[in-house]
Amino acid sequence: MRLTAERVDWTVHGHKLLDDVSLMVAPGETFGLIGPNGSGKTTLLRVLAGLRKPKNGRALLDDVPMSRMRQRDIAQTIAFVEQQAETLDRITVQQAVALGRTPFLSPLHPWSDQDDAIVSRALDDVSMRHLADRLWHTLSGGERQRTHIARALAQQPRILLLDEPTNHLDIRHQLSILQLVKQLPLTVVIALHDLNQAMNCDRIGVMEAGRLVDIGPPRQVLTVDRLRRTFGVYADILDDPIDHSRVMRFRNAV
Ligand SMILES: Nc1ncnc2c1ncn2[C@@H]1O[C@H](COP(=O)(O)OP(=O)(O)OP(=O)(O)O)[C@@H](O)[C@H]1O
Repeated sequence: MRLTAERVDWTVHGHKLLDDVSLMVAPGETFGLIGPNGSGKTTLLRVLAGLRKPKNGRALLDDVPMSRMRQRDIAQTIAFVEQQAETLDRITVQQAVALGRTPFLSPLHPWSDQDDAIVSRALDDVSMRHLADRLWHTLSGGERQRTHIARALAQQPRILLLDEPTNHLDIRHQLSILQLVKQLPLTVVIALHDLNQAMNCDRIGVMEAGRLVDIGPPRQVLTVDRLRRTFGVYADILDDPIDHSRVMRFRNAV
């Protein structure tokens, strides 16, 4: 499914948090959003998730403006893993993941064995099955993050939006979650601070003070000049002799 932002502005108290942002993410594409702190990545993800309705510009799913869609239809299509997700006190991991099935339940479609199977699969995908009965408030930061990702997977979305999904994860879980996300036959938009991880996206977009200043394949976008101008760091870009992938080595702040 295609996800589009068309000339989106978002202003709070006279500050433009998004300034004329246009973006089209193709079906099945993994699109990385990068940019310094406060550049507007979360704000843009919230617009793309249909949680914020811009006064100027619009977000579309395929050709349908999200402002015309029912919230339930959006929830059956898009899953969003937010950076600071709500605390779910006194519920177990299993119950937290089961919340991902909510948009599909109704009196005519009550909870079924199929929902159980989907929840089990999602727990397996993020290696959380062994903690399925643990209470949420006893989990570590990384375990909570994996539970949130499992909840999003249980939603079986066609579009997955992830806001820095790896920031609490140890290196093994960072790699396994990113590999999983890349393999899924979904349209994915993922905000990342780790620019070396962003190299694995199909395309990336660079946010700077609310504007999307560059879009393209990672090798084209992540240049020494871009790292200096947008991120304020001097870096070298090295060629890995094993697989000829690009590796950024950050030297010092400008
Ligand atoms: N409700 C609000 N009122 C005022 N300013 C806000 C509000 N929400 C966000 N901002 C500001 O908008 C800017 C963009 O915030 P946003 O969270 O989208 O950035 P980000 O790129 O995701 O940052 P980070 O990398 O730190 O997570 C920031 O300067 C933030 O302080």
